[in-house]
Amino acid sequence: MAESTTGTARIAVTGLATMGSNLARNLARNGFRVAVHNRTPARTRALVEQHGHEGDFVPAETLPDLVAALQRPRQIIIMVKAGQPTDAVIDELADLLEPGDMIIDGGNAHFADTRRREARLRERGLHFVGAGISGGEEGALNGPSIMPGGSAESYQHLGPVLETIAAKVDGQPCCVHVGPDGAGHFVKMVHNGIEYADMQLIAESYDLLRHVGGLEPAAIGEVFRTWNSGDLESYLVEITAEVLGHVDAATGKPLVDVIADQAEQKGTGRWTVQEALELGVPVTGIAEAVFARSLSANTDQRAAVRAAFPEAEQAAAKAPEGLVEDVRHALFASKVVAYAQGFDEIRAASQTYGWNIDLGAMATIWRGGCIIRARFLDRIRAAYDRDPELASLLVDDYFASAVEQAREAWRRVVVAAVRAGVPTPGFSSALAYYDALRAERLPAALVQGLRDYFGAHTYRRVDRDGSFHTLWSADRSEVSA
Ligand SMILES: NC(=O)C1=CN([C@@H]2O[C@H](COP(=O)(O)OP(=O)(O)OC[C@H]3O[C@@H](n4cnc5c(N)ncnc54)[C@H](OP(=O)(O)O)[C@@H]3O)[C@@H](O)[C@H]2O)C=CC1
Ligand SMILES: O=C(CO)[C@H](O)[C@H](O)COP(=O)(O)O
Repeated sequence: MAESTTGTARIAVTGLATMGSNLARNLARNGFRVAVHNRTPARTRALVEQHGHEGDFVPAETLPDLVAALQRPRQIIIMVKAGQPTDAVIDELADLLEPGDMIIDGGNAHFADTRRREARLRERGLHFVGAGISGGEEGALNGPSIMPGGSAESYQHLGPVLETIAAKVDGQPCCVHVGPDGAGHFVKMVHNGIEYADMQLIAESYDLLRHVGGLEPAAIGEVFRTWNSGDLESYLVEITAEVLGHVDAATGKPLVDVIADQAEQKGTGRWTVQEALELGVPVTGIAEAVFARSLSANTDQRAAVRAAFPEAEQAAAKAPEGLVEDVRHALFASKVVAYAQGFDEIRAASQTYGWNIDLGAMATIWRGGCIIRARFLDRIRAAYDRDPELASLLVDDYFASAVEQAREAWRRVVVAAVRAGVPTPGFSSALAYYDALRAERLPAALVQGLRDYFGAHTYRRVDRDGSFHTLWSADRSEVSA
């Protein structure tokens, strides 16, 4: 590093793979002098050689050089693999920094790790910000959605930089201080969980239109293109049209027919479900999406069961009239359920951890830059602005009326799928969730009776306070418990 650049960089990025290099370029393009470092220095050199003209980069071969390049208080963004690599980089940096300096982890860290790291670094006088960053390669370069946690004090210093490089919608940055310690990474985790649910619902729509409706991938791509100009307008619907319309150069077949049907996952969807189980929040749409990926990857089990049941119902099924429009309604209603469940999980975590998260603000910063950006996030923001204590998104006037209008079509789609043997766990579970929440009485009463029978677990009554037990193996009289 040249002597003249010592202590001059505004911010640093270490970890220059897909996300880190594009984030560094975004910072540089926005006028920040940015110090850059990667464990393997060839990446640092490649970044500066290929993109040095885009802004003011200070390359560093080592972490001590990176730290030396920065103005005080120092701000260093880590964009390396989540888990142990992130801990290794934090440990090395912490020994090089001074009280008041700040480490920002922009990777997909588990929020519990972020809470642990924040507490440990706070003891040393260092700020630690776990910042969820969404938008993939393109978003990191041109404006991601950023979900920073950490202290309010850290946001005062860091916020203006992050808000500058974030995506903008209606002039507002897609970045806001989410809440203390792990709040930012929690919200990013739920964002990814919703991303899983959204993609599963899109995939089910495609499957129905293909195997019940008889449409070819390119035609289904056109259907999605049309849908992208209405209530369903979103990045994922837009790129579905692109993927379905793409033809494989090697075979001349639709690309979707030559991609192996085994969905992979890095873990954020699974974490969302695990945390929802801990919090007692039913995120059935996200859970079905995670399980659908796991099922698709179990190729041996799939082959065995397919061999045992070779006859195909779908050949006998007839395309119901109006299927395309029905699927559009079912997709919209099921999406509303998935988002409602995700927001419920954020609210529950906010209460449990004392984060005080503004749900409307989360919808606001997801409107641009991120993978789940969608027109209807404006509606979600408006719903939580009207009533921050909303019992569920489903009861907001706009969503209640949209789901009401979609309801019959939604049921027809699930019936058609069941008849044709097309698996639609996302649509079916979303409809079951909606029906369960609306039910006057749930069969949970019988579950309680059974628990009392085999384990004397007691039950409450609808007509009296207290807990009760029936003496099942004696005279079956009831006693207060
Ligand atoms: N890709 C995406 O679309 C998104 C990714 N993220 C998250 O952002 C982070 C970065 O993602 P991405 O750019 O895809 O890169 P990867 O997750 O593939 O990580 C590669 C980077 O990590 C560095 N690294 C790995 N192990 C170590 C270690 N022990 N010590 C130091 N550095 C190490 C690599 O250095 P080297 O070159 O030396 O191997 C390289 O810079 C991850 O946490 C990811 O989950 C978040 C949103 C979207
Ligand atoms: O964070 C992201 C977008 O917001 C990543 O794209 C996400 O990690 C993809 O997850 P998976 O590989 O599990 O589908």
